[in-house]
Amino acid sequence: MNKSVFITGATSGFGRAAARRFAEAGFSLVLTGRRRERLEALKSELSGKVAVHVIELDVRDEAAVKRAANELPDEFASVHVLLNNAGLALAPEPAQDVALEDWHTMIDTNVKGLVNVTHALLPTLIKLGAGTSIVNIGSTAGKWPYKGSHVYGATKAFVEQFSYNLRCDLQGTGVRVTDIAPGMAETEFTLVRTKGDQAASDQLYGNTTPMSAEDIAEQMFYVATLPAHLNINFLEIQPVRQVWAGMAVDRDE
Ligand SMILES: NC(=O)C1=CN([C@@H]2O[C@H](COP(=O)(O)OP(=O)(O)OC[C@H]3O[C@@H](n4cnc5c(N)ncnc54)[C@H](OP(=O)(O)O)[C@@H]3O)[C@@H](O)[C@H]2O)C=CC1
Ligand SMILES: O=CCS(=O)(=O)O
Repeated sequence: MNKSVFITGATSGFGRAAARRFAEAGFSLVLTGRRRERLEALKSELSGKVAVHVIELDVRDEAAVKRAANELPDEFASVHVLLNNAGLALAPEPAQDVALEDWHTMIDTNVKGLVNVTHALLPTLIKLGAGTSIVNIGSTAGKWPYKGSHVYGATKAFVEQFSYNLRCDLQGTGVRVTDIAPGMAETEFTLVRTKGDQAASDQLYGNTTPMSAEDIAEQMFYVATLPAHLNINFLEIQPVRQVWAGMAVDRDE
């Protein structure tokens, strides 16, 4: 049976680029996301190369996630790689100005959604054993604080620690776990974060050299296709032109 990769958030950015990268290597694709028309477009693009199964799926919907995992057609049931990529940041303003609903959406998607999908696919990965991989997409925001990151960064800190803790429990099963923590990459991420402000997105990525979705897809593919005895625990990657900011000091006028 052909190896398949199960990708959450395949309709845009890293997830879509990963679909293309894994297709190049002959993996069967299980592509998921909420926007069906984008899933169908990607399927049309790639199904000449590899088998493609699309599932309109909101990772926050626990029952739907379970169904998606349990009802994979035979051709796609051999999930060797789970790419837990679906996620978002919202509300770049200071914590004290943010609507609680936006915090809940980030937690429900980046934490609970990722946990839902992991829980649903763990039995399959364990059954297949050595050489299988869970690749979780964290962020530099999970380690490095900055203004406006509040709950987003905290959800990505969860992803890092959950990845390490999974490694401990999965010892002996052969299943690998990696947290990839990217810095600034140009995708629809900022458009989503600013609720559609294209100018803000263009400004953030303008006059510099951000990473591309393809840069991150290449890292996803790399960690998931290493020899079966190797596990990259954490892979932090940034554009050369991005570094940490200094400490901020509050001063009297
Ligand atoms: N771009 C960046 O600078 C960085 C991004 N990241 C992380 O990378 C991951 C991918 O983001 P990126 O590609 O940049 O952004 P995009 O906005 O381009 O893609 C996000 C993807 O997540 C999916 N998604 C969001 N919410 C849900 C949901 N509830 N259920 C299912 N799918 C969902 C979207 O699909 P749909 O809307 O169709 O459901 C979309 O395919 C995210 O986890 C993000 O936090 C980490 C570090 C840096
Ligand atoms: O996760 C995304 C990178 S950043 O916007 O927090 O720097």
